[in-house]
Amino acid sequence: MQLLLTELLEKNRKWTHFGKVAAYIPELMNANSNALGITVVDIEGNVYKAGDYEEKFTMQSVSKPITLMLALMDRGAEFVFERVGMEPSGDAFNSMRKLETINPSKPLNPMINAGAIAVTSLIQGDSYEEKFQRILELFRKLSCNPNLKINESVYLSEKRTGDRNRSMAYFLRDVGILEGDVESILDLYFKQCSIEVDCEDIARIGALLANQGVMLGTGEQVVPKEITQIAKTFMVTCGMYDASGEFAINVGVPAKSGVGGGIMCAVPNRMGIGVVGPALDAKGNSMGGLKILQDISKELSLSMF
Ligand SMILES: NC(=O)CC[C@H](N)C(=O)O
Repeated sequence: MQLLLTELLEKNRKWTHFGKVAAYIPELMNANSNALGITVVDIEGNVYKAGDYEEKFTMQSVSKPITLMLALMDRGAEFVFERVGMEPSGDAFNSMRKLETINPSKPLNPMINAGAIAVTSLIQGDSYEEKFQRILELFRKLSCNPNLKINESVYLSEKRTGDRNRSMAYFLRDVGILEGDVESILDLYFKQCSIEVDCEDIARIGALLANQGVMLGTGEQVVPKEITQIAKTFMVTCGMYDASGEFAINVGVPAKSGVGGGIMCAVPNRMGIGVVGPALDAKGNSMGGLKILQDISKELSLSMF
């Protein structure tokens, strides 16, 4: 396994030159566009690493299935899905064009920005600070990393420039999907996106999802099985934005990408995989990450289909 990872990583490193780091959040331009790293955590708890697996990156959209699980634990599925849909959008992650044309007017799914902002607004807590602490605590628990924290510069950079998300959030309050202070909700969302991780952190979260919500080692049921099933299903249908169909064909496992360059995979009953490669393709997915996952899936017959 170790040999295979190293070999596939070096084989696919060239792809990083064909992508570009995200620029619409200015601070993300400082990411190392040549980096490519991977960590696998299998269900037995074995850990394998290759390449630039120590590279730090911010969760960005990789955070979306995790806050979805917290909102589902806090509010129940009925309440959550009254406010956000279950269908792929076929549009870019930050698109807002369908918000006004669909009826009832609610974001199509929790993996696009509009849906994720709506989900984040549902997290319980007496104050926004408490809500954020609850989000951070869950991320720390699932990743088995008590030291996770936000990258302040990335957070401030998105807060300063995130006008597209801001406009969607105000629209969502107008149509009654969001309640409360829009700026505080956005602040919470920007903070969740700015949580800084490495490949192993997201591989461990992927492994917990792959293991039906049960923590490896301790056997603790951290997230109810049905909720992990919902999260994984969204990862299959919408996790790679408007490239989810292609990814399902080429790789065939539940996965979530983010514009920080991360991709988190949960291979049911087998393993969690964390990949980093900040050079992105036109749809915002890690260029090198996609290629290495495609190879690993073939070599290890990971596709669920
Ligand atoms: N696709 C992403 O990773 C998007 C996350 C980013 N924070 C945004 O809201 O635009």
